[in-house]
Amino acid sequence: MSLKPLHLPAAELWLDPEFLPLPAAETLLALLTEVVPWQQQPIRLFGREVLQPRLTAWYGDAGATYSYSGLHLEPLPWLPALAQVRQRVEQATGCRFNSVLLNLYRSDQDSMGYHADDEPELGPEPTIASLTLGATRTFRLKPRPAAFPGAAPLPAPLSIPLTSGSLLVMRGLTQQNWLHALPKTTRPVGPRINLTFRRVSPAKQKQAFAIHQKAPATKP
Ligand SMILES: O=C(O)CCC(=O)C(=O)O
Ligand SMILES: [Fe+2]
Repeated sequence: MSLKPLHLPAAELWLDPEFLPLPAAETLLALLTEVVPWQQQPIRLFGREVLQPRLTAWYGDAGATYSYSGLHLEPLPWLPALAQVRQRVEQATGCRFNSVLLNLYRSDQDSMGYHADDEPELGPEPTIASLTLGATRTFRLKPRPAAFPGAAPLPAPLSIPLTSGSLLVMRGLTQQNWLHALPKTTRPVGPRINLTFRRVSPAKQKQAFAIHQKAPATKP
């Protein structure tokens, strides 16, 4: 299979539902569950310190630090299995990535609230490639009203079921014009690991650090 475009106004989205064959996705899920030093990070949300409703880890090239929600993450060195998938993702997208954020949603109660991946160190039109392993969860996108001034109605939200082995690519103006989330589910589901490959620009990190000291971006 290959990446196919999804139609969303003022955005650029691509999906390959069968990027990794299921057995490969299962093997990688089991390996990462076991070897990654998963952490539940505290974040500041509306002035209060709370724990993120999921576990995370940050891997990347040396120096690819990432700041969000008041956190400053130093990358762990690439695991061979992660370096291997990075290469496949780079081949499929034609983009280079120097880091990957891993999210582990332990159950239906783990989630990520609406946000945009618009941290300054990612640059103005970041390409973010998101690989799903394990349980199917619904990925939602909704328009940022400020991005569609005078539009009545606003473009419709979009829900995409992300199945094990699928690769979703967001690029261009997607982060500027849309928010995305991974809500809790009402039905019980098993664990899901999501890998979002990113390119952190070293030149923008200093500026990013200064901005985050003042007003941390939130990834709820
Ligand atoms: O788990 C997902 O599919 C979304 C993850 C996400 O949006 C992020 O890590 O910024
Ligand atoms: Fe995101």
